Amino acid sequence: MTTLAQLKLDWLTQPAKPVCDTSQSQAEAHQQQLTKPPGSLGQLEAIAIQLAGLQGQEKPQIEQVHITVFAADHGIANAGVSAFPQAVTGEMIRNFAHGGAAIAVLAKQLGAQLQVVNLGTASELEAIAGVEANVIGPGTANFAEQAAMTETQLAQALNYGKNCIDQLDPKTIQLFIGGEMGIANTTTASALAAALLQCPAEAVVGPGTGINQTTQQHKQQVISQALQLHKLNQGANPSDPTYLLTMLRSIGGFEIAALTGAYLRAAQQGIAILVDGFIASVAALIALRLQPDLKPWLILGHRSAEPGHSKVVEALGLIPILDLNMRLGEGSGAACAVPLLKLACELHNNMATFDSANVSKG
Ligand SMILES: O=C(O)c1ccc[n+]([C@@H]2O[C@H](COP(=O)([O-])O)[C@@H](O)[C@H]2O)c1
Ligand SMILES: Cc1cc2nc[nH]c2cc1C
Repeated sequence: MTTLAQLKLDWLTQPAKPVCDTSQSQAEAHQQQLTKPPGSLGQLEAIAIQLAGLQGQEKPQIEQVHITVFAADHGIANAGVSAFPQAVTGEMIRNFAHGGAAIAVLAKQLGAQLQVVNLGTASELEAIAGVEANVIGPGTANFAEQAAMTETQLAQALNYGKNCIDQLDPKTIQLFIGGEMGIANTTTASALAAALLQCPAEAVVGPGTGINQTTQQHKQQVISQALQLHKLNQGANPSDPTYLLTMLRSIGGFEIAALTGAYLRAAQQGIAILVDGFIASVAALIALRLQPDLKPWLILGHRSAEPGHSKVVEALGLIPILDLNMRLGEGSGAACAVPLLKLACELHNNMATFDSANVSKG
């Protein structure tokens, strides 16, 4: 494989920004002073403490949230693995831009910035205001037959994700949510999950947009055969950067690679990351394998109903904030968790202490 430098990817394995241990310890001590039995706010306490470390201040805040939805088509859609036609990817890009998609409604409610990126669709779309069109090409190739991407396309996708983060000001944006949209991308994500976890396809395959049992069995077979074709399920070391990049090129998707690049860059720039569902979590796991010190920068918004997600969550070692049986993607599950992050900060910053409220300690 070409070197990272030749592909302008040397930034990929740079370390994440170090977490501020002092602010984190101060926040931990502050939590002990608040008028509640220690630990009684559960995960909300842990979130506030984590954010304090990431923001380098004892009292963290979540005010400015940036959401980028990366959309792309997948050649594997031609294998008949989705309940919906490929044209939906392009149609939904229009819907994102026009404010009708779930993530657009959620972003508006949260007062979050929403950026929509069309990395490449098979269908021809008219120019859509605010959406950069077909950045890389008309979707990936069918990975049941050949590598999904060329090396150049992989580098373009990873670098596009990085560039999206580089456009943000880490002093004003406190949280990044990466969303995705792409018909058949649960097949792509399941194949990647099987290669990452070195497990059989059946352990991580699911209904995606809602296929029946028969189609799901076909989907599983398509994935198993592709893993064999690309030699990805044969005792490889799934933490080796060359293996990870080869895997991503062979069976990945443009939006998943862009998410991987965006997550790695966000942690390098010091922006906390709220991860969405199955597809986004697979991208996060690839990023984490490439750069283990990404870990403290990751917060998991929710557990998706897509069955493979739980396996990926376990490998990430993260606790999902919400478990609402959602399986939409787009960044929607993460967006729904944002109010809880805000509440965690408000409680941490505004509750009285035992001393200030004259409440007796235990
Ligand atoms: O995020 C999830 O957990 C999730 C679970 C199932 C489906 N999706 C979305 O559904 C699309 C992929 O489904 P499919 O059946 O076409 O592979 C894609 O646009 C994803 O955003 C997303
Ligand atoms: C309508 C629709 C919207 C979506 N959003 C994310 N994935 C999607 C899949 C479909 C089919």
